[in-house]
Amino acid sequence: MSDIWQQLETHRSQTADTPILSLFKDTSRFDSYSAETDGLLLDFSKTSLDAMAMDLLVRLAQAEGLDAKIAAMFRGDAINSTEGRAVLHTALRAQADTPIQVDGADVLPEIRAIRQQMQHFAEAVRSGDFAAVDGGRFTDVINIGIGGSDLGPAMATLALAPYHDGPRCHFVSNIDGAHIHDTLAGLDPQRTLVIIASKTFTTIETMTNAETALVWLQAALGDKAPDHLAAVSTAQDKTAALGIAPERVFGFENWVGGRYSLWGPVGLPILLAIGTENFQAFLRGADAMDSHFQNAPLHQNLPVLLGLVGIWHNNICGYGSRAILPYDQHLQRLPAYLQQLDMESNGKRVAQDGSPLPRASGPVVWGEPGTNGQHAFYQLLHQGTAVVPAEFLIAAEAHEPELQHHHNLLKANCLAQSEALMRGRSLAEARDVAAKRGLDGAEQQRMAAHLSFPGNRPSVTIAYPKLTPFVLGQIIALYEHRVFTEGMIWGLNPFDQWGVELGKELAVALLPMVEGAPADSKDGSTCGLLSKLTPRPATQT
Ligand SMILES: O=P(O)(O)OC[C@H]1O[C@](O)(CO)[C@@H](O)[C@@H]1O
Repeated sequence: MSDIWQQLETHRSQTADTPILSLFKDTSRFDSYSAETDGLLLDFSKTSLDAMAMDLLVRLAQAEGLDAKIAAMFRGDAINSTEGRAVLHTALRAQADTPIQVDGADVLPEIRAIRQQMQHFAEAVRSGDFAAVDGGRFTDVINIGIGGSDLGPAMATLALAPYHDGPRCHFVSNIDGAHIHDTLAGLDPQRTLVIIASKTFTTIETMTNAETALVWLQAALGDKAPDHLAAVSTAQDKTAALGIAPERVFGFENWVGGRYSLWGPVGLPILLAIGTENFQAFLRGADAMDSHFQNAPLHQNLPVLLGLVGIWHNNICGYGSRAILPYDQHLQRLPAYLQQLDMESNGKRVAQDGSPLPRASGPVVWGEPGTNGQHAFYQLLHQGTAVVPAEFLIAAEAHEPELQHHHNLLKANCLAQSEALMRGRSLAEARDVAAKRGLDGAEQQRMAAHLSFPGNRPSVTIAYPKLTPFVLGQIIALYEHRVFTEGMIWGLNPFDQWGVELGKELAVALLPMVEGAPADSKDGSTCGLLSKLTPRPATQT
């Protein structure tokens, strides 16, 4: 294994000066360095990968036993070793009836029963059969949750806005009172259904926001307030304490991680927004990607290829972040969603056995939709000192046929950006530009340095026919399995998140100090900030 890493590094050092553009002398490069499944295309030809690098990367995946690890996940093995759990978000969208066993029992019947319960409830809310306390229809739904209990449904509900024919959906996540205050201010409690979504039902943000929402409902509905509540949780004992009727509690098991949970009950807002048929198409899209991930050979396997591109850029080229750039306004929350999916999964520094990782793991993930990002941070992408591999997403067809000109401009901009990143502009070309601006001599020379672009900056493009529910399912599953591929090659556990615990514990301990208790156990900075934020006598140790 270390031998393959070594060979990759040597190969990179020998080829680092080869311009990506020059690789297109091979006229079949686009065909050789792209792959497609069910109409979804991954183009990775605008990277420095060549045949030798691809061969080594595929061998690396094989040497890490990726095929066997994929099979173990889908089979329901307890691969989340630090929490002793299976990882079966894929079972939530499985279309086949092949049993999936956890602790000797097939989980599919339970998954399907709960999906039935969700669909029945969602359709009843959408039709008005499940009515508000006054007998009227629910016009608005607030989902209260955070992290995986917020980002997935919030992202997907926006992404599928053209299919939205159910009640309006609002998402409250932040503990900052401004979030729930501003959301409630625009709503009528008589017309509003509140979903409390928390896998554990202990998360302080969600529980605090839920209590505030309950008080708001009680002011209008009195003791009937719980009739406007539903819950999504694995902790069904705790939901009863809030008075939520069991038929409006949607459970799931601990083998679904929070950031992988939008395919089941956490996806209830999506189902309420777009209805059963569209939600099922969303699941089918993800299931189609699951089958592809399990069955396609590694060198034609989209999630594996996307993962290997990530390994190449991160570990071999040393690029420590990646930008997610959807040229699709409906995917405006995809970068935020992928931040949790990727960074909470692969932001680890030890291997499964606890030993330090020998090389860099998850990169920093960030981004914004195009073309907005072009007018914000693309300056750095093109001319900054850091190289940031870009990941573009673009649809062949938009949902606004009457605005075709907009979509043509969007596509032209997307293609222009990946071309500009790769091609750059040489000093000689920049001098010509300066000359055309009427500059000569030293001034032409000086400005050419500013007007030139280094180029040779890599990108991948994910192209799809149209952002339908099926395609959204494919895209999210593609990224889930990319994160898995990378995590397995790094040898870490992508399914735990111990790194979020310490801050939570310290916040609990700090609350009394924020409320005035002595802060004598704290460092000087914390004491100073406490007395600035909450004026009070604070003693420093
Ligand atoms: O659904 P819960 O249990 O409220 O957790 C919310 C989020 O908090 C985290 O545990 C991190 O703080 C995420 O992994 C999770 O998605």
